[in-house]
Amino acid sequence: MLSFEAAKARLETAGQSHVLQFWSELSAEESSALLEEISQLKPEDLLEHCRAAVEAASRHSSADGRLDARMEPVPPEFIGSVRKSDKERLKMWGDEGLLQISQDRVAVLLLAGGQGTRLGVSYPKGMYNVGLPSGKTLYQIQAERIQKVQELANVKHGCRCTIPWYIMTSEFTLGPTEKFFRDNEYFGLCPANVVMFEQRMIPAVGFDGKIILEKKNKIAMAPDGNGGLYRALVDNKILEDMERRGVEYLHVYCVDNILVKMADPVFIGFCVNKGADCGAKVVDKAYPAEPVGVVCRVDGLYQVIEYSEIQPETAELRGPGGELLFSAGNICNHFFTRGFLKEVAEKFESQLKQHVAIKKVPFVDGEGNLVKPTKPNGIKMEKFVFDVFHFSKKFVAFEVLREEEFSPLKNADGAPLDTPTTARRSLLAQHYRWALAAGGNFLDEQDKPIPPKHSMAQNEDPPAICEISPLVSYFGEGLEKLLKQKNLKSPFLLDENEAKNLLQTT
Ligand SMILES: CC(=O)N[C@H]1[C@@H](OP(=O)(O)OP(=O)(O)OC[C@H]2O[C@@H](n3ccc(=O)[nH]c3=O)[C@H](O)[C@@H]2O)O[C@H](CO)[C@@H](O)[C@@H]1O
Repeated sequence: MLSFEAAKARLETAGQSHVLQFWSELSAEESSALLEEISQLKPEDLLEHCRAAVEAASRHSSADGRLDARMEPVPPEFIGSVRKSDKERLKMWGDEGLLQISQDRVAVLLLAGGQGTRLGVSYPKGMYNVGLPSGKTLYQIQAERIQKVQELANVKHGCRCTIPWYIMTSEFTLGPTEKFFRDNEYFGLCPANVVMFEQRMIPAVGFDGKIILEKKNKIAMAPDGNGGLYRALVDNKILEDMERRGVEYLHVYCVDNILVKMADPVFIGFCVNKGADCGAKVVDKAYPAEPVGVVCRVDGLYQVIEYSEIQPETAELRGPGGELLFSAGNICNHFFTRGFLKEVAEKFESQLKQHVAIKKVPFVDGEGNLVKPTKPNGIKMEKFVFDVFHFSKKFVAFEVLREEEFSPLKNADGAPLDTPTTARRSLLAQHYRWALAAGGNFLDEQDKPIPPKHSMAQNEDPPAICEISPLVSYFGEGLEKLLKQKNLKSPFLLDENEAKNLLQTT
């Protein structure tokens, strides 16, 4: 471990000597934790990080860095679309995706290093249970979707394929995520195919360029953003692991979308068919201020402009038909070839833009008292996963249906949108639609028929409660043989056992 003298010299070089101001008050254990933290920071990187943070923060409040004037929408002919494509085409893409999956060429990569501050839970978001009848957490739903899509490829191609699941965590989420998976026996997946790795943490910096101390012996650190992925892939030799397994295509996604289609064969097949090295799923933005990034072009190159960085006037611009001009909402579902990821990690990572967030960061004052600031006092720097799009040689966007694919969990109940209630409702509404389409009839608790409702408003609960396990159906397939002309008593939970029972009564 670093000695006190070496740590002192390191911090002096970086202009951060104040980090040791409470040294004489620390216990042996506390001081070694601080030395350990300092040993992770290279003085030249630290100096540059603090300088860049202050500079970026001053630019943040000025209009200079804004890209609004240079933004153009993605031309419609560059967007594939579920809505505008016929059944044959969708089937062709889906078949291509399943073929790639069957040959072990597809993996999924979950970005799960975020802190879930808006949701207000102290544990990783993937462990959240939104209150479905089954009580499943987001992680369990995702694990079961992986199993099911593997099974679909196995049945179609007579193989035993694997979709490895890479999970990027951070110092905040690694321990609890690992424990949760172990305690739940990896939800039936083989542990060797669930690869967790950790992204880096970087210090929060005050407006004076000094690192913030959150305890007398602890620097306020935060994960380096979901664009920290590219460094983490190298740090943890993940690209080598992918190469060893023969993985060529990655579906990268964020943890909180309850409707996420893991390794979606249609999306994978679309991207492979177009020869893309990089792709993004988008949905039509619901309203101008919706907190989603927009996929667009800036100076002819594809890019996402994050919702926190677009001007309201730009977000509100409309086209000739009254539609939003910048309507391609990013749902944080990306496609990358392994070759593209390797190129980015080796050549472009250092060029990724640093985004600035000005935050209230709790700190210890000169007397060592913990202060919870009422005004923002700290600069956090983050890289974004989508900032690699403009290095792509062939980028594609793929528009999907919001009600089938996007319902994120961002806020605690009480907020108007993106809460546990809205996530639960979206999933149950989807499963209700699938059951109706398969020919099921719902009954209430007194065995009276519940009249079917074929169209529902977004904030409307379905008239019957129906949850379908991903182990039974991935995107609504295979339900007719189970549900056609069956009376289903609400609340109806279709898990593997119920599916067996229903088959026997056919
Ligand atoms: C930068 C980014 O992608 N922004 C997208 C993200 O916004 P949003 O602001 O919602 O992004 P979050 O903070 O939820 O992070 C997205 C994902 O990245 C992970 N994460 C975050 C920070 C970090 O250091 N490490 C890490 O792994 C989170 O755990 C989460 O799975 O989702 C929206 C859709 O829901 C999109 O419209 C936004 O364009």
